[in-house]
Amino acid sequence: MASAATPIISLNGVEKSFGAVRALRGVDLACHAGECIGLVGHNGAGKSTLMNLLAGVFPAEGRIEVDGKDIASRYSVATAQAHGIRCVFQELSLCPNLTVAENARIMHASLRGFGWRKRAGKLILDKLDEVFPGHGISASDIVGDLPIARRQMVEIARAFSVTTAPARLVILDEPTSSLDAHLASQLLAYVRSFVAKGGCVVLISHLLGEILAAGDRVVVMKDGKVVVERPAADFNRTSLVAAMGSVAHDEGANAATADTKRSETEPRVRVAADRQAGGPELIAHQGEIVGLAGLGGQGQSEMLIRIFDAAGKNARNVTVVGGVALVAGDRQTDGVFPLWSIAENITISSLRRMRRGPLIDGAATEAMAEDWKQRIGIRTPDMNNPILSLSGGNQQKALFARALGSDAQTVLMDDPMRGVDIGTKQEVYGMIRAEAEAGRTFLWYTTEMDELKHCDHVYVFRDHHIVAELSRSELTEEKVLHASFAEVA
Ligand SMILES: Nc1ncnc2c1ncn2[C@@H]1O[C@H](COP(=O)(O)OP(=O)(O)OP(=O)(O)O)[C@@H](O)[C@H]1O
Repeated sequence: MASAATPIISLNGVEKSFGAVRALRGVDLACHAGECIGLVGHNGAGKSTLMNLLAGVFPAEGRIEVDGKDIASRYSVATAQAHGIRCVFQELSLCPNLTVAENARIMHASLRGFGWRKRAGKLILDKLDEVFPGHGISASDIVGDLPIARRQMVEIARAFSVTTAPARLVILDEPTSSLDAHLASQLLAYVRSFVAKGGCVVLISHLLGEILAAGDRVVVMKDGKVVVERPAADFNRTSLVAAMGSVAHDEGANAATADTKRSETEPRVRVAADRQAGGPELIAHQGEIVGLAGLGGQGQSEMLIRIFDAAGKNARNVTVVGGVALVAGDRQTDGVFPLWSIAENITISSLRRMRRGPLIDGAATEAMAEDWKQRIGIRTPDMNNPILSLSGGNQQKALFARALGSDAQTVLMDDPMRGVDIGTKQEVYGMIRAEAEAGRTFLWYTTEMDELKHCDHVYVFRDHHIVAELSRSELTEEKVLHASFAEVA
């Protein structure tokens, strides 16, 4: 019998390569009961690969011990699950055509026989109630019809739900990427209570505040190796960024706090106020960065889609001058062309510019892809590799490059920084500011308060309406939260 100090799982000298890419280069890691490990590192550092190994998805080279026994040669998803090791992947793994209850059943084969659907529904709803009180999800909802945040909540609740096998180690890969601040804090509170009862969580996040708040121990990966491993209490944000190999900047420090005078010229985007609900109209001028704030799923993404659809048309209540590009928030369903290369994914919005007679100039597309690889730091040996060979954060960078590389005058961003590492984020913030100064307009939906500080002007959404308008000098977290939660009188 393993002693209390024996790790649930430990890896020694674990290696993994994908063709020429060495994703893991000899990783040692032990996960103990009663701890939350915060795992951080730049995009492509190898975090998701390591999690896939822990979950038994890939075979690995090296030593894997579960409860003190070396089982590397027969480690698989089934072995991991039998030992209570679960994983919530960054690219969600629910079946979109099935209901919430049916998706719970997929993981719990013991739910069979008469009334299994009802029992599966109760299992997942009880867990949703525990992790995300007030979640608003029903067991009979079809997963594909749910917004991404709710899908992520179902996937998380499913990972913690228990029938026959226990949940001892739960790996959460960017679990809050689609959750707003309120849902994220509910999840982190649940993680702490799970750990306090003897569970183990590996939490991967680019939001360092989450790592410092929920982690007992921080593990930093760089280029396929663990480079730092220390108690979370030893770090603050600056030292953690430094441990990851980036230089810490105070987020928002480059953003001025004074208001810039709003231009008198015709706006680039104007959406008339909702007549029934009142509230302000949405206006974005040339060179402005306009933030869309509020809790997740309050109509911000729908507003961006409305603007996108109205471009070049005579739409009712929406005026858009010039071309528009969209950086999708749900990269899995709306952003990435999964069968195409990285280069094709980046250049697709710019092909008109690269036409030579009836053909596309191959050298020009290649040059554009290479240029963006350098500018935004896409980690790949070859831009002709399939887009899905990139880590999640690097796929997101490619979507950015597609929008910024196009000649659209307005760029719509649907919470696009999710999963992007802190060093790259800071570079992209600088890029957005420079592009705005050169005349581009940005409409930026973000669930991160720190990102709103880069905006000239912010609209807060609640229940699919704009309920507040804040200039930069008026912007505080308190005001945004107040407007996000206040009941309509
Ligand atoms: N299926 C695959 N085929 C080819 N290369 C891959 C594959 N999966 C991962 N890689 C490569 O392995 C390396 C590590 O990727 P991984 O997804 O583990 O990084 P990560 O630290 O999770 O990054 P992110 O923060 O962006 O999610 C990257 O260089 C990536 O391009």
